[in-house]
Parts: sequence; structure tokens; C-alpha cells
Amino acid sequence: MPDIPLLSGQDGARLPAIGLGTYDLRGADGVTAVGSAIDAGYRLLDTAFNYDNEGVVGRAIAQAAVPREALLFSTKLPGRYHRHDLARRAIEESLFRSGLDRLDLVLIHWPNPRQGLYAEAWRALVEAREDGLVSMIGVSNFLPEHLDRIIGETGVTPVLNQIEVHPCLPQDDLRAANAERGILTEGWSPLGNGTDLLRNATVERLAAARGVSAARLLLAWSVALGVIPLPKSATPARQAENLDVFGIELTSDDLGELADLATSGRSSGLDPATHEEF
Ligand SMILES: NC(=O)C1=CN([C@@H]2O[C@H](COP(=O)(O)OP(=O)(O)OC[C@H]3O[C@@H](n4cnc5c(N)ncnc54)[C@H](OP(=O)(O)O)[C@@H]3O)[C@@H](O)[C@H]2O)C=CC1
Repeated sequence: MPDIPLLSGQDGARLPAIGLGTYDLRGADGVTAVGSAIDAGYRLLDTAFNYDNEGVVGRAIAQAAVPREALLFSTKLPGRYHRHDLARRAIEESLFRSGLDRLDLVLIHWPNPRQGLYAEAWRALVEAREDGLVSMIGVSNFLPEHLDRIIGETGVTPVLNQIEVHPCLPQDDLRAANAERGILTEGWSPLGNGTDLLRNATVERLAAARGVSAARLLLAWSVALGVIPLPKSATPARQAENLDVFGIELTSDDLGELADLATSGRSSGLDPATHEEF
């Protein structure tokens, strides 16, 4: 089993340098898939209220041979629960659905800037942490102005900001903005959602030159940038492959070639400045 490095964040937080994406892992097959990922060595499990699979991840944790305290259950608060009282209710609902007595990490899923309630939601997360329902709190898809507003209003800095990151969208400015504020960056869709990026000619050539798969090359790139990637796979062999990335050294020439892919943009098409998710 690979030794996964830990990254240090706010308030002494220690987070694994890679986690499992669980979008679309549902039902009994989902429990089996999350279970095989835990067996392979994943310790950080990324779910969301809106993925409708907090129970799947919770059940896999309950069935795991690994002690509960070694695993990090990370979920996200949806936009329709941003109002202060509703945010607390969503956290209680996530606890109920997961079957856990504590959520290790809760993120605000999207800032929804036109809705404009994300600072209320943040206050509710701060209080939930004070009350012991949640151990760590963070955000997702936040831009610098959203970060500054919640930090300014509460004095509490998110442990991490989970954003779309892959070579087509390296997010240099946003990653730097996170780092300046002492916030770790988690990367969603690190494989570009499993579509074109895995077949990109540059990615394939650099991967072949090292004798690794395109997926491992992409994840090694995330790790080299200090981003915590969250690859999703339902397949045990791929889950194991995706963890085996910590010995892959990329040269500055490799990083330069991958930087040239940055023009292609978002695989999701979702821009946090305009996207609203409920
Ligand atoms: N905060 C947010 O707003 C968002 C967060 N996320 C999070 O990020 C996670 C990852 O992003 P996601 O969009 O799922 O996409 P990924 O970039 O992780 O790609 C997943 C796809 O790649 C395939 N795949 C995985 N490993 C390999 C491999 N080694 N070789 C070939 N194909 C592979 C998977 O197929 P298979 O399963 O069949 O192996 C799946 O189709 C999500 O699951 C979710 O947890 C995602 C979107 C938004």
C-alpha cells in the first residue's frame, strides 16, 4: 500500500495529499467501490449532499477494516441551504444520512454570488465546528473576493478551497490566492472528468516517456503543484493506479509543456463567478 504524504493546513490540520472523488458512486456498487478504495489506501473521501451518496460513503466507512479516526469524510453544503438556519439543518441531515457522529470536513459547495448568502452559510459552519458537529471547515469554488468576505466577517479561514484543477485549467492565480491566505487547494476533475485530457497527445507522450499511464502523469502534475487531487474511479485497478503517483518526478520541461495546455479551459464549463448551484 502506498505511503500517502500529509499536507499541513490551518489550525494544525493534516490532510492526505490525494483523496477519492465519489460523484456518481451509488447504491451497493458504490459501497463496494468506496470500500475497495479504502482497502487500496485512500483516507480522504470526497462526497456532497447533492451527490446523494453520503450514506454510501458512510456505510463504506462503517464496514472498513480501517479505524474510523484514520478516515476523513468530507461533504459539501448545497446552495439551497445557505441561509443560516438551513445550513445548520443540512449539516444535521448530512450526519443522519452518513450515519456518522461527526463530519470531518464540510465545504460550502459553490459561493452562488448572486444568491449572496454564502457568508451566512460560513457563519453556520463556524458555529457547527464550535459545537463539535464538524472537525474542519472549508469552501469549494470560491474566488478571492468570496474568501476575503468570509474571512473578514468571521476571522475564520477555510482549511481548503476545492476548485477545478487540471493542466487545461491550472488556476495559477486562484491557487496563489489560496496559498497567500494559508488555504490548501484541493483539485476536482483532476483527470479532466476522464474524457479528452486522458487522450491528449502531450499528456500521452510525456506519460509514455516515463512508462506511466496518462492518469498517473496528470495526478503527478497535481501533486507537483501542491494540489490535493480527488480522482474518481469505480474500478479497483484504477483506484490503486491513481494512488501510485508520489514517486513520479516531473522536470521543468515537462511542466512547461503541460503549461501550454492551459488555453483549453474548463472541462466542466462551470464558472464560479456566474454558476449558481442549489
Ligand atoms: N466541488 C465541486 O464543485 C466538484 C467536485 N467534484 C469532485 O471531484 C471528483 C473528481 O472529479 P470527476 O469529475 O469525477 O472526474 P475525474 O477527473 O476524477 O475523472 C473521473 C473519470 O475518469 C475515469 N478514470 C479514473 N481513473 C482512471 C484511470 N486510471 N484511467 C482511465 N480512466 C480513469 C473514471 O472512470 P471509472 O470510474 O470507470 O474508473 C471517470 O470516468 C468528483 O468525483 C467529486 O468528488 C467534481 C466536480 C465538481
